[in-house]
Amino acid sequence: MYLFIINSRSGGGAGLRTWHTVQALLEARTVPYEALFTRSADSAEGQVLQALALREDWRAAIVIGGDGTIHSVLGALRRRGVPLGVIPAGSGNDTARGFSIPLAPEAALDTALQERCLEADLLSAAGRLTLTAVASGFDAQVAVNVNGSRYKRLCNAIGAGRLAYIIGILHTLITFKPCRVSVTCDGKEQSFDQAWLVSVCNLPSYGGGLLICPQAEPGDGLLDVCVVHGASRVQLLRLFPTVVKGRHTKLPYVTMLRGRSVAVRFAQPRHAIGDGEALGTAPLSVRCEPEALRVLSPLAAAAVAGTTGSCHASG
Ligand SMILES: Nc1ncnc2c1ncn2[C@@H]1O[C@H](COP(=O)(O)OP(=O)(O)OP(=O)(O)O)[C@@H](O)[C@H]1O
Repeated sequence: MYLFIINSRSGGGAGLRTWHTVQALLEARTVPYEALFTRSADSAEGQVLQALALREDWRAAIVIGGDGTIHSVLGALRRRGVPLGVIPAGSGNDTARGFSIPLAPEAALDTALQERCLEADLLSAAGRLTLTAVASGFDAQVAVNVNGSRYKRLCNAIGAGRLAYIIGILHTLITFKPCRVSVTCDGKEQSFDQAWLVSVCNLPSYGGGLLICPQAEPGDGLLDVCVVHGASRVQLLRLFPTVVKGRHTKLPYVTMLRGRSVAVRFAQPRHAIGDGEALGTAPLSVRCEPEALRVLSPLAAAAVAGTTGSCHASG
């Protein structure tokens, strides 16, 4: 039995449209399923836990939504054996990108039903679990601005979710002020002046495909960190096109770090986000929880033997 977790509102209504497509495919293929429409980010974990407790033969929990919807159910799936499948229906869809899950619904459904599993790490920060990245500073402020904006709804409505982030970057560039930050990676502290952002990544991209930590791998037990510091506004603006291809990492105002735990303390309050959802403005302590989540991904077939394989259903 497959559990489909649907956020009708994700991607400005793409969640519901995608579910209708997927439901027709499931009926045509006579795949056994149950559909769970989640009401909100806060109640989703409880709804999923309740559904999972009702039977023992779940083969997968397949989310139809964006990164925020996936974020809302991580607590229910962590170390539970039931693998996470993803049918992307958000504006950013960086979880799908990070696991090479196709963006088209039918191909994503095929991936979810193939039962090839990757053991992925989770990030633990601010009392929450995150799958893609915990970002603080400029880009968290971009997300806070975009999520509360009219242009996100408008862009989603015309199928241009990525455009909303580009508008958000320009909007935030005008108002944001960099400040000093201390970053402690596996006990080693470093300080950076005029810091714009600190991103702690499990997957290579966020913000709709921006490759902020291109070397990040979800199953390596390590956090990849990108610190942008000492750049002028013009340099920061010129950095964004390079992030699309992940070519920013060698720039003089970019420092890349890697470790198992990372503490981030800005000199002034700065927003943080996990999977694009707000984590508050307190200093951050981010810890890697190795192999805490099974993910249905085409990467599993190509990954190192012993860390991946067929999923075993469990309750
Ligand atoms: N499980 C859920 N059920 C209902 N609403 C949710 C759930 N999880 C999050 N939400 C709300 O729905 C909004 C949109 O969901 P989601 O983040 O998945 O899509 P998106 O913002 O369009 O895409 P992305 O996160 O990939 O950019 C979230 O910002 C949050 O307010």
